[in-house]
Amino acid sequence: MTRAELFQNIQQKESYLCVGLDTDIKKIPSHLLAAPDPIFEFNKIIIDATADLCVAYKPNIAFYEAQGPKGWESLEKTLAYIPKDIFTIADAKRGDIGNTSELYARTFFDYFNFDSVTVAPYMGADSVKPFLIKPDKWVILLALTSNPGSQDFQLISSENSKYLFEEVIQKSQQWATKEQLMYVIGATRTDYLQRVRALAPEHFFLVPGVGAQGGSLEEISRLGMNKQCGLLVNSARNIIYAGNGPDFAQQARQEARRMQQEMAEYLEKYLPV
Ligand SMILES: O=C(O)c1cc(=O)[nH]c(=O)n1[C@@H]1O[C@H](COP(=O)(O)O)[C@@H](O)[C@H]1O
Repeated sequence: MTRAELFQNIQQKESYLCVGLDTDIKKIPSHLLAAPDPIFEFNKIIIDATADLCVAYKPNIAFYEAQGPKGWESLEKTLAYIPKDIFTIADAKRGDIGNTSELYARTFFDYFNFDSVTVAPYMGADSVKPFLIKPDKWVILLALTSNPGSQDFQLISSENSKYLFEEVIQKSQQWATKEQLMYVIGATRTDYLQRVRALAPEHFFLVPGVGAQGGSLEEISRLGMNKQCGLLVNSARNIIYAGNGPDFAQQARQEARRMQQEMAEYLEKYLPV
């Protein structure tokens, strides 16, 4: 999917919501456990309940890997079930020496046919470039993450008083254009968002950390939106586990709808003209 297509979907749906499919077998409603593939069954119901309200789905690969071979099957079926006009993110946070990254790229782009994959930048150019070989596939590079530990390395500043995350954003723009590269900026880090936007004015950002981690959707939208919106705001637990009884799908839809309606308001208010 191109950046223009993504923006078109955002405008049509008045939404920049990414639903996180962090599907934990221990948290899904008990009545689904009798299904042959409970994780897929849960995802299918969540996708049916939210597909008209979001522009992206982000399965977190850890939740599938933890189930062994069955988990990979659930992931494959989930991917095939997601409507083709919705952007898909493999949240795998990979990156290794070149020949290994090439295989990770093959897994997520060729085998699963994801649109994008999250990548850790810290092994440098040769670990990221193998993910950039197809023009329609995206790398979403970790820049400033939402977790408290992001201050251990990402917020260390060098002699020229640049933070490590700023070095990541500047340097990586030599490796790919805004048509193939996004950055992860945690929703809990809005105090740095304007600084990040100044470094990458036209890029899309994947912003996780609203809801369960406490980030503010309005602050992200006010400080981070660019002319193509430039934001995919992820919420996982708050949507997919909004309820865990027989009406869990309606509850998930209600939470996704609440976020979409807020987003429609912020697109009206903050999208630069
Ligand atoms: O790359 C990510 O998606 C990610 C980066 C980050 O800085 N913080 C972060 O929470 N995430 C992911 O975003 C999701 C957040 O889930 P909730 O807190 O349940 O909405 C999880 O899948 C995390 O792994």
